[in-house]
Amino acid sequence: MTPQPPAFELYGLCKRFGTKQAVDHVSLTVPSGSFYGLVGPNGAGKTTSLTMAVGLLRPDSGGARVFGADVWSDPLRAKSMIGVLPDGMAMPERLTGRELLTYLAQLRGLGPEQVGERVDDLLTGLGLDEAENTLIIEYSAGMRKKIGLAGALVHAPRLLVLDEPFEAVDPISATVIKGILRSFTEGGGSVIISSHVMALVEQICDHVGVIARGRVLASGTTAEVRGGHAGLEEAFVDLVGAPEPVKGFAWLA
Ligand SMILES: Nc1ncnc2c1ncn2[C@@H]1O[C@H](COP(=O)(O)OP(=O)(O)OP(=O)(O)O)[C@@H](O)[C@H]1O
Repeated sequence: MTPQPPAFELYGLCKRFGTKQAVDHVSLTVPSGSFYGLVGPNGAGKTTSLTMAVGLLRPDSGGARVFGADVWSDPLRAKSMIGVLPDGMAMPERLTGRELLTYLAQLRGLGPEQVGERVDDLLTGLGLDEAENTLIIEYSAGMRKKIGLAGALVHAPRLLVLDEPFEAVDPISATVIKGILRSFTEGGGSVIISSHVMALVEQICDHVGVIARGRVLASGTTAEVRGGHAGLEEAFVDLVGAPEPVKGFAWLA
């Protein structure tokens, strides 16, 4: 029997902006059926790596495969299998939430019945039904995250790539989103999220990659990356380095 390829493989990804090497040979493997957390400090290269890996930003070198399909040389096959929640991506602000989801579902080639059923389910499930006729421009940051997540789910992808899905989301909605993602992985789906929140990653992810200054410092199961530390946060600080104590704010006291 041929072994199943990983859900997502990032291989040798590099990106330089001017003199800044934002991503430096990033390679990660997201096993099929896993819930993977990509963590790292601000500016570590998480968004740049994920944006290249889903085919939205061309890497200087390296690439990514989705269930064996190369994102850059076989984009139609690769992209049909992924749902993406990009960070800070522009949205069609003059569409309502329902119009946006309907449009995305139609772009993915779904028929009218499927479109209606899935758009209804997603709007209700994510608590956006009352705002379904509100323009996106009027959505709060958390509502934008939720409609973005709904758009990533609408074609029932095999892999979800979610950049900071819990940022700006209230605790009730976060619980709903966690539940949706858990049932997605229980049904065989694979997820990669980026996050700064170690407690959340430790709670929901079975695999973790730690990235800093554009490089992968550790990757593996959450238990492997935690190692002998009390928690993931301690392992993270140990890997990335504790910050210097803050000095020079005497005027603030
Ligand atoms: N379009 C761009 N032009 C120039 N520099 C960029 C660009 N995008 C990212 N960078 C730089 O690349 C580095 C990595 O940024 P990136 O957004 O990937 O980090 P991140 O880990 O997602 O950070 P955060 O957790 O703060 O969102 C940073 O130093 C950032 O300033």
